[in-house]
Amino acid sequence: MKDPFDRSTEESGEKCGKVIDKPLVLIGLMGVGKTTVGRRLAKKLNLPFVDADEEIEKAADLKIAEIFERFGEDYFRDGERRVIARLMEEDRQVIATGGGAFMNDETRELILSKATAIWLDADIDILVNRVSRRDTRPLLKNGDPETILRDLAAKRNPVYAMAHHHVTGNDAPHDLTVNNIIKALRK
Ligand SMILES: Nc1ncnc2c1ncn2[C@@H]1O[C@H](COP(=O)(O)OP(=O)(O)O)[C@@H](O)[C@H]1O
Ligand SMILES: O=C(O)C1=C[C@@H](OP(=O)(O)O)[C@@H](O)[C@H](O)C1
Ligand SMILES: [Mg+2]
Repeated sequence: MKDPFDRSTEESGEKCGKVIDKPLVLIGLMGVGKTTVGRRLAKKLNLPFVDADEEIEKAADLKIAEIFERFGEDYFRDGERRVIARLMEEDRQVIATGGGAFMNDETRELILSKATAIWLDADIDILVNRVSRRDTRPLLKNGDPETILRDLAAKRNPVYAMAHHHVTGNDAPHDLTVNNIIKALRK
């Protein structure tokens, strides 16, 4: 039998359904590429793509930065937990989470039990370079982004390591990272 992952995009959703019967959830630090790589992974596997941050923005009718400013981080985290719980009800889709989602105990347990979690990773220098191009991330506004990202990595990496798969993206082209994720999923 042919490897289902090698089929054309058109066919692969059907065929991968046999292999991918749970949501694929991308986790990892800000700027690592969860949103952009996740979208391409979904396209390649012919699965729907959902960005949890976008869902939160739609639900609140506010940008992430505005939610943080007006209601605070705890309010955002609660909305994030509820949105991800809803997304876990769907079987086959690719979900990009915001970098802090997996740190919430309830959210993490839900993801680990209902989905396949993929930790997308990259060197901090690369992340600093990327996130400095946009200032939409509220957690990076109150200090030096490099220091903040290093502190977050120290706290979060041991937790991210609980994911089912660990893929290092670094500066690899998006499509190569997508292929590396698919390879990891096959194992
Ligand atoms: N090789 C690469 N892999 C992933 N993202 C990259 C890469 N090169 C540049 N980027 C850029 O990094 C930025 C952050 O990506 P994004 O998907 O928003 O990350 P996240 O959702 O993890 O915060 C985007 O502008 C993306 O295009
Ligand atoms: O790491 C975090 O705590 C956050 C990451 C962001 O998403 P990305 O990881 O997609 O940038 C967004 O959810 C929010 O700004 C908080
Ligand atoms: Mg994102």
